Amino acid sequence: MTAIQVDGLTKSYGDFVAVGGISFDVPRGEIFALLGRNGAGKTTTVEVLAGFQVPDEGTVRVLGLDPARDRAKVRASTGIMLQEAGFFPDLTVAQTVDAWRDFVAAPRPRAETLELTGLGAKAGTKVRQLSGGEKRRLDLALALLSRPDVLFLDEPTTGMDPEARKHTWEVIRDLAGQGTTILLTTHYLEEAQRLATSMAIMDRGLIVAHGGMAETLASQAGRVAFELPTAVAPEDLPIPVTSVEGRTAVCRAADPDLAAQTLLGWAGERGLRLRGLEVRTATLEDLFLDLAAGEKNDKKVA
Ligand SMILES: Nc1ncnc2c1ncn2[C@@H]1O[C@H](COP(=O)(O)OP(=O)(O)OP(=O)(O)O)[C@@H](O)[C@H]1O
Repeated sequence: MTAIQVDGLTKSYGDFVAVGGISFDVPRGEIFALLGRNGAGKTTTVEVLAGFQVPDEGTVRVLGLDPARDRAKVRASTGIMLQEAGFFPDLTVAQTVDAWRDFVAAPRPRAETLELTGLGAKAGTKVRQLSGGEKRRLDLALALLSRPDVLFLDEPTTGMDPEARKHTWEVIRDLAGQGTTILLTTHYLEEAQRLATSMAIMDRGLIVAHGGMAETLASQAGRVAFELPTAVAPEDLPIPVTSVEGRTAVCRAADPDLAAQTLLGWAGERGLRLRGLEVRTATLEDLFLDLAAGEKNDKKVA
């Protein structure tokens, strides 16, 4: 069953079109990444889904409900973590959680919530004394209090150190494993690639790439990189070189394993060593860079 449906969503601020008619679906229990540069329209989309904003055009449904009309029902089954948390700085972590628990029917116990988000040792710490990453964890803790069926996470790991980030990824994965549907926005492409089963990339209010994470990346050119041996020019190589960065030659190829085999065979016949050889399938970062490069070329053509 579809947990989140967005169909032709448009949202403007005055004359400025922040979201220009986007559509996507998220099935139940999936992690969906909404990606894009600053100002692409991600937060606006999340705010409409959470019922904070009303669409100008198009429809959105969360668990089959209209978040603007059925706000109370949608709120009861969703959790949201926005970019800017509004905490009371003089309350402790425990007091903050307790204050929020009062607003939630059948809330998760405080100790369980703090344990889940790695804040167990910080229960007595005042919010003003928390680090940026710890504040994000507290935000996540509050979003999880209602055991939501749908979770909106707007840049959930910003400011977290690598260990805290990995811990949060585990929490997110576990929640999805238990059936929670998660819509995630992030600027950490590795995070999106690791967590999400499907994604959409937005640019200036429009979706410019959309699909299953594995399928989308598999359809992109992979990458073979190596140090160009001395006295070898890029045009001598048996596969086309996409770019040369310093002495590193980069070849983008639909089948990077095959390209590497061709290259190694060629080098072997000539007794050449290919130092620093790196062969990999496409990453989300490659996809982003390709989209940006495509845009630059379009501008040149126009
Ligand atoms: N209340 C508002 N009034 C006017 N313009 C707004 C308002 N909120 C957002 N915008 C503009 O709409 C555009 C989309 O903003 P939005 O916050 O949705 O982007 P985003 O993709 O979440 O960006 P970021 O990655 O920086 O968080 C931006 O250009 C922003 O300046």
